[in-house]
Amino acid sequence: MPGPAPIPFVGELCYILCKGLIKYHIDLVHKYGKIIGIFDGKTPFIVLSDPNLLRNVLIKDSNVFINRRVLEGISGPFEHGLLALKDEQWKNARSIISPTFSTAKLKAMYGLMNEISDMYYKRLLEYADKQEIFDIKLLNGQYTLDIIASCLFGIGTNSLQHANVTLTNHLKKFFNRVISPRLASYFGKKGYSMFPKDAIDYTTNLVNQILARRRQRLERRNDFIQMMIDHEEEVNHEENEINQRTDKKEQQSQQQWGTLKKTLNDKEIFGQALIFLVAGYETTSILMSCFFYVMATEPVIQEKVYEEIRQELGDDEVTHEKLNQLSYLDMVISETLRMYPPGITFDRVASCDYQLGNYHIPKGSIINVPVYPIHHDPNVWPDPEKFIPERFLPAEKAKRHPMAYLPFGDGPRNCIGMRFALLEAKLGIAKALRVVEFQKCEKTQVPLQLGKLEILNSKNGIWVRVVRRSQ
Ligand code: HEM
Repeated sequence: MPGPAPIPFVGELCYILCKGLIKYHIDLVHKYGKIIGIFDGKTPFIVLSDPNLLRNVLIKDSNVFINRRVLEGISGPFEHGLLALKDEQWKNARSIISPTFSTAKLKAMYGLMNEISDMYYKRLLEYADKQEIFDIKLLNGQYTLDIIASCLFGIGTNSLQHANVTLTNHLKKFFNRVISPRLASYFGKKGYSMFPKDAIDYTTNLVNQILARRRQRLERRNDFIQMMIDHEEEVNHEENEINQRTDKKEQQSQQQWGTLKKTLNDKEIFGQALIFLVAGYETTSILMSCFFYVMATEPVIQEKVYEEIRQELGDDEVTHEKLNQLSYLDMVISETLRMYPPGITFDRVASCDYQLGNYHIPKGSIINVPVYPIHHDPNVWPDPEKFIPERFLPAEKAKRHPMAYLPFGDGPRNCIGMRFALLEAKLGIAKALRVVEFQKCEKTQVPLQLGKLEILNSKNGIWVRVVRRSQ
């Protein structure tokens, strides 16, 4: 398999640290092609961008490639989270959690998101009135943190209004420590916790109190915690009914065979909520920030998005249904995710020996997907550095291989929060563009300078100016 010669001890890490992961992946793919063999210590590590082989790994043979590697060794509440779970435990947890992100449940959460999006656009109007330039990433971070805390943890951070600073700081500590999953994993394996005890204790207590209040029916909200409790009650109710109908012998045989868990315990619910925070807070904030960067630097596209929003929404309430009608906005968001994919890489691990195209790869090999070069391949995306939303017209999409566009991964282990993320981003964007216009300012960097981490980031923030729209 083509690839660079192994480097003893440090492997490729020194190149990644020097160049940053995006540049490292671009150089590798440019030099060696779509299937590249590297060693990570003694483990074969394959950087794969061939679309047909990717389809085999992610979809057709997904039962072989069920686990990912990145968060191995991580302990504490994170070990119960979807990102780190493996094999049957992952399948089980994913099947319990998936319904939480169904259209019906997202609609139920919409009210909570809507309240926060109102605070968001009001903050933008404050910047417009003060004529202040600002880093939109900080504001978007507050918006996505408030939404995740409210819809998934069941708690109000209100960071957009600078309330509950203690909680906001504790939640941010979790995220800041996992910005480099490789380092987190390294320290985890050595027995060190990457997560400060005070933040774990504070948030565990808080979520436990919420769980207790909900179980005693002292409060109810349309959030993830509530959905898990409702699910638990439904399962208990069903099991009681079955137990009443069947005799003892039959119950014993069902218990013997029914090994799959049907509910999550409190620790697992907390672990999932934390993973949602880690996986969903920064990624969605980056998507929105890059989107507004495009608005500020491509005024013609901004006007088209604005026109569609005015035409479809006018001054009416922004409903879930109306957001679904904004087709040009959808294309601009898709093109933003192509040019600036927040998750620039993801992995799968081979659970047995496997034939990958012409190559036999041993059990334990890691398949690494370099999303950024896939999204910027000039043979698939002509003029890849140009922002062209029309690439996502249905007829254009139909011409492309489905593996040419992977902002949320693919297959059964894809991003569970995709629709949640797109909904919160579209809601915030629609409300913002209705009232303000985004403009470049003296601190806007064109082109965007990207950071070196495993999650796409801008080096120096995304600075913009906003101006009130006249009604
Ligand atoms: C624009 C925003 C987001 C992007 C670009 C993104 C991207 C990704 C990617 C690339 C993966 C790996 C997929 C794979 O391995 O095939 C992933 C997994 C995951 N994401 Fe997201 N994500 C976003 C938002 C969210 C949100 C808001 C949540 C939670 C509410 C979330 C929760 C997760 C979880 C739990 C996984 C692991 C799924 C599993 O292993 O079963 N993500 N995401």
